[in-house]
Amino acid sequence: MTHPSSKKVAIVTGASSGIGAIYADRLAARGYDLILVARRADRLEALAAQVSKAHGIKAEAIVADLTKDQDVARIETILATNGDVQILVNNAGLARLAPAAQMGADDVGSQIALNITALTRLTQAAVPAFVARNQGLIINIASALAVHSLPISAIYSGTKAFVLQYSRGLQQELAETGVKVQLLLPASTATEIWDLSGVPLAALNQETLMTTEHMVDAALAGLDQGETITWPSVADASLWDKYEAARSALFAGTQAGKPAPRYKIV
Ligand SMILES: NC(=O)C1=CN([C@@H]2O[C@H](COP(=O)(O)OP(=O)(O)OC[C@H]3O[C@@H](n4cnc5c(N)ncnc54)[C@H](OP(=O)(O)O)[C@@H]3O)[C@@H](O)[C@H]2O)C=CC1
Ligand SMILES: CC(=O)[C@H](N)C(=O)O
Repeated sequence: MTHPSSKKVAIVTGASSGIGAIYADRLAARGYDLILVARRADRLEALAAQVSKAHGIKAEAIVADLTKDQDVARIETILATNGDVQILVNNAGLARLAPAAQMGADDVGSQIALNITALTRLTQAAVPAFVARNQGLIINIASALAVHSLPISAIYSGTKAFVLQYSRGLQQELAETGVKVQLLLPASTATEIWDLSGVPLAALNQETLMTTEHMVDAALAGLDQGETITWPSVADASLWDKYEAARSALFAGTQAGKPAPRYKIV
């Protein structure tokens, strides 16, 4: 095992707006140097300058399109080789909300490439490096839509369901190590993602919308309380326990080795 570094670096993908920009600010406030990743250089550089000044940390902007193989590879290399990286926030994501049958291949492919492939590749690059140091945190941002599909969210919900199951499996694999995976499942949060998705932010019930600051602060409070699964807007935490109990009972029910009696197959 290599020794943990005294320098603390966090990589935040999708830091140029919304939830990622607030993560950058909050992690800088906790003393982390930052590597900020997204496509919009101007936004990233302005944020890097602002958080460096506000919190006295170092922040580097890396312009990358995480739907592109070579750009993901550049961030994978940093994760695999920079021994100071302690946190990966897999936040970059996009939504295209429309019936799947009417969605073009580009919109299907870009959601899968960013929400699933990039998140998975970056996590897979981080895990061996973190395990070697027996230290590290991966924050995977799914969505409440990971457990709920709408007629316009089949692809987006599917990508977030992947993040849920992938993160749950990893948590079990890493349980005996010092590496932690926090799975975050926010509900509607007021960001640019909505106007880009085809469902304008203004069309949502404003009472169901959380601010980015509240969302990230709740997620970090959950992390500080030792949560591995955080539902920032869910007041009754026992709902997840009940969901898990039902899911586990359903899975146990599949292990019968014969057709269910209701099918009357002898
Ligand atoms: N807002 C909400 O209601 C909810 C959001 N989420 C999830 O939260 C995460 C953050 O989204 P949110 O802050 O809302 O949305 P934003 O649209 O504000 O932020 C998305 C971020 O991802 C970046 N991004 C988009 N495409 C790419 C790309 N090809 N390569 C690299 N970066 C990219 C954007 O930067 P740039 O365009 O500069 O590349 C931006 O920084 C997403 O994973 C989303 O699914 C989950 C539940 C609810
Ligand atoms: C645009 C959305 O659907 C939102 N990101 C969510 O996950 O709820």
